[in-house]
Formats: sequence, structure tokens, C-alpha cells
Amino acid sequence: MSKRRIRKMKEAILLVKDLSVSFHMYDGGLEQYDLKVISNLTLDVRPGEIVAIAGSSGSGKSLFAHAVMGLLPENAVMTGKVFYKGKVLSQKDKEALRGTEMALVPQSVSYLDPLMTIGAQVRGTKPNRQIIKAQKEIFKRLHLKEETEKLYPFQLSGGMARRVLVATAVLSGAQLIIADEPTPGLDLEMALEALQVFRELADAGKAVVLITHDIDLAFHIADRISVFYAGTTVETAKAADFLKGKETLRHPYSKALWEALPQNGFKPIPGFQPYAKYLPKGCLFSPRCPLKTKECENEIPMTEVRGGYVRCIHAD
Ligand SMILES: Nc1ncnc2c1ncn2[C@@H]1O[C@H](COP(=O)(O)OP(=O)(O)OP(=O)(O)O)[C@@H](O)[C@H]1O
Ligand code: NI
Repeated sequence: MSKRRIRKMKEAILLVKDLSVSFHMYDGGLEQYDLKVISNLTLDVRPGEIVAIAGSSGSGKSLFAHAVMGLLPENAVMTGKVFYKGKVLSQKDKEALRGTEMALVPQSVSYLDPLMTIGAQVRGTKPNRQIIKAQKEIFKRLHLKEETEKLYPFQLSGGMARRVLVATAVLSGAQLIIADEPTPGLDLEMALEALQVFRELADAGKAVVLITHDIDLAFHIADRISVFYAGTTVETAKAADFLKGKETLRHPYSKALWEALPQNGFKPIPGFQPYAKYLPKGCLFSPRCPLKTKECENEIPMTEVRGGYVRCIHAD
């Protein structure tokens, strides 16, 4: 049986369907409006898979993670559905599963509890022998000295704190791990080691979402890549397609991202990602797109093209 058929047969651990996130905003006190920062976002992650999310700053990567984990701020309104192993999750379900079934490696190291020693927060309040053993192993692997256990968060460097967050997610035993930028502040060797840890979790049957600016590393470690632009997915396809190059990709923005990599010529993408308050009609990439036509002003759905999914009417 082909690998693809096996993938299709396995039920997704995470399925996010038509996710939209808006914020209630107040303009100068009187004027109120809704700022839609994520729209029509769909993504699935199956057991054994790493799906990497690539996209520039402000494209909605962290909010996607927070929506799945039930961590959106009070003034956010979410529509769409988050399924975990086939079951729709309510806000209460998310809170109950977070930390046990689903774990987040947060983008900000300020998520560490400032009043708790590292050992206590990584192992949980009632650690058994097995957890203590696993903790020692993962610390060693991530080059965290044994004494790190006794330290408080303020005593850690940024890179150490990030490795502690990775260790916490690994030890949680969660089936779904969303790592939001786990590698900044780590040197290349450490970053590769951390990514290898995620690869092994996936190989053991877990589902991993890896949010990263380091798309070159992601192309090598992930199974599939999802490209976010201005709060939605523009292309989701096999990592192999991203490694092969521009021709195998489907969306003009994915192609442009590929060309912006140093090894592919460092070609910058002209223009800017639009701000949520001033989104163009229809295709959100159209103001920067060389293929733009009048039809791009219509609502553009995700369609299957050459085994991947793309939100572009000109893709073939
Ligand atoms: N609490 C909030 N209120 C209003 N807008 C917000 C809020 N949080 C995030 N946003 C907006 O939502 C958009 C997406 O933010 P998000 O943090 O998900 O981006 P990101 O892709 O994770 O970026 P980065 O790569 O910089 O981490 C941004 O335009 C941001 O300004
Ligand atoms: Ni982010």
C-alpha cells in the first residue's frame, strides 16, 4: 500500500476546519469594530506526522496554536471547529486536554512560572520514577545540566528556557504537540537536536505541528508544510515538493518564499502582507501577485492540485 493511502486511512489527531478569529477592537473609545485576523483556515495533522507552518510575522501562526489550545484572549471570537481524534472540542475540553493530551511549546518563554523551580514545572507536581528518569534523559539530550532543575526561570538564558519548554512538552506525554518557534536562540546543532526530538515523537505515532521561521530546516524535518498568509492557508503540500523547488509548488506566494531562501537566490518578495484591517477582496495575496486577474477578487476556496491543496485559481 502506498504511504499516501496509509496516511489517508489514519484518522487525524487534529483537524481544524474553517477557523476564523476576530478581535473586538475599540477605536479611540467610542468606535467599535471587529478585526478579523484568521479566516477560513483548515488544517489536519495525522499520527506520525510533522506538519510545519511557515508564514511571515503576523500571518496568524501563534493565534492558530492558541485557538487549538483554548488560549485565545478574552476579546477574541472564534468560529469554525477544532476536532481532536474526531471529536469537536469545546473551550472546556481544550482546557481539560491541555498539558496532558495536547501540549504547547509557547513562542514566549514568559510562559514559565516565575515562582516554581524548573524541575517542579517540567516534571509536574507528583512525578513518578519513570518521569524523573525521562526528565534526566531529555535534559541530557538537550544539553541542560542537572543543576538546571534547581533553578528558577529568571536564572535561565533565553536558549535554556526554550529547551526547558521543549522538555516540558516531551514529558507531558501528549499525543498532539504544537511547537511555536522552538528554535530561536539555539545554535544550529541544538536546533537540529530539538527538531530531531520532535521527529522521534512523530515517529512514535504522535502528531506534531511545528511553527517556524526557519523554513529551510522545516522542509527537511517535516512531512507536510502549510503556508500561512495574512491569516489563512494558501498552500498545504508534502515537504518534498518544497525541497524540489519552485516548479513543484502551487501558490505564487509559496514559490516566492522558496525563491527568497539564500540558496535559491535570496530574491525578496515585493510589497507587504496586508494588515488585517485593510484586507483586499478575494485572494489576500493578489495585490502582490504577478498572476492577478479580475477573478481573483472573488472568494477563493482551497482546491486539490497535484496532490496538494492550494488557494489560487491560477494554480495548475
Ligand atoms: N490580542 C490581540 N488583539 C488584536 N490583534 C491581535 C492580538 N493578538 C494578535 N493580533 C494580531 O493577529 C495577527 C496574527 O498574530 P500572530 O501572533 O498569530 O502572528 P504570528 O504569525 O504568530 O507572527 P510571529 O511570526 O511574529 O510570531 C497579527 O496581525 C497580530 O497583530
Ligand atoms: Ni507567533
